Amino acid sequence: MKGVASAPGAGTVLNALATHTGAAFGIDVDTTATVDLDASVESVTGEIAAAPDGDTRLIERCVELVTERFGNGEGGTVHTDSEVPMAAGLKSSSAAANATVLAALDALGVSVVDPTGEGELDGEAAVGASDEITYLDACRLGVEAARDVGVTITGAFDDAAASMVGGVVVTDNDTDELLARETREWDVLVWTPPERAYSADADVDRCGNITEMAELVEELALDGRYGKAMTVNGLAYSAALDFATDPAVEAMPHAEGVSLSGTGPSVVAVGDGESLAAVREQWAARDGSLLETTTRTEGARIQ
Ligand SMILES: Nc1ncnc2c1ncn2[C@@H]1O[C@H](COP(=O)(O)OP(=O)(O)O)[C@@H](O)[C@H]1O
Ligand SMILES: O=C(O)C1=C[C@@H](OP(=O)(O)O)[C@@H](O)[C@H](O)C1
Repeated sequence: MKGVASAPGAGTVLNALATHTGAAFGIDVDTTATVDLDASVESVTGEIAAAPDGDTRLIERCVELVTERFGNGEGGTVHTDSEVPMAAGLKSSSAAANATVLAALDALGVSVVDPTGEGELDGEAAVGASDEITYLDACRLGVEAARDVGVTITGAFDDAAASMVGGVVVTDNDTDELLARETREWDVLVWTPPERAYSADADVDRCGNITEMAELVEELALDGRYGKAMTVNGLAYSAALDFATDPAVEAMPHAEGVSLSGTGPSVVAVGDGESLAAVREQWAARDGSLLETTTRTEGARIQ
């Protein structure tokens, strides 16, 4: 019983560490998961391409949760292949979890419905059938797995939802509820410095000091002013988490929005391609790597 699915990474509009309300948008870089289930095996063994020593507990737990709920606790293997750099703030964990959950559901022949989450926003009841699940409920299984293995602070439903349903989302990470979803067609420029920052290691206490700024960012985001929201978020969280603000200041005259993504270290600018070319010229002088991509309106998909 084999299943294959892919899910995109995401960039931050509002980091949820201060208030547990977050906002993020899908970007056009993918993680693909392949799940092979075997009823004669009890445990799940994970493997991450290009990171043989990487931590596979998240993807293993995702498969376990799916086979416990929708199968008979089958074991097997899960393999991920990713374009999303790990622990760089671009939501590699959400992309890996979503792709894995969908691949495991695919392997079990469960149908997955409501790919944009609009049904839930319109107040339609979640599906009750035992062989059907919504994309957002599948996403919640991945968030449960992330909480179980400790790779997240709030559960990061904001990042997981952006990856699962695409577009720009605002979420409550305490109730795992989708508060808003819109689409934006932006070019996206990402600068990723050489270092890595695991979310689980972030200084959450310092983030508490910027609660009022996070509330302001939430107001802007719920008003659809995502670019401005992002820029304010970036200034506040860069200060709280001790990242330099120079890359954002360089981008501000050109970009529609620019922010530290998640708990860093990547910085993400959005806008039109021509304006971002000016940002690219400035950021090219920095150590690390540059990625040019776009926003993703379509989220995760079974292949
Ligand atoms: N391609 C992948 N396959 C399996 N697990 C992954 C993959 N990418 C990330 N992870 C998991 O997510 C963790 C990193 O999560 P986190 O620090 O939140 O980074 P990010 O901001 O990129 O999501 C890794 O330690 C690993 O457990
Ligand atoms: O673990 C968490 O609860 C979160 C981690 C952060 O993202 P990264 O994983 O990209 O650092 C942040 O953006 C998100 O709102 C909440």
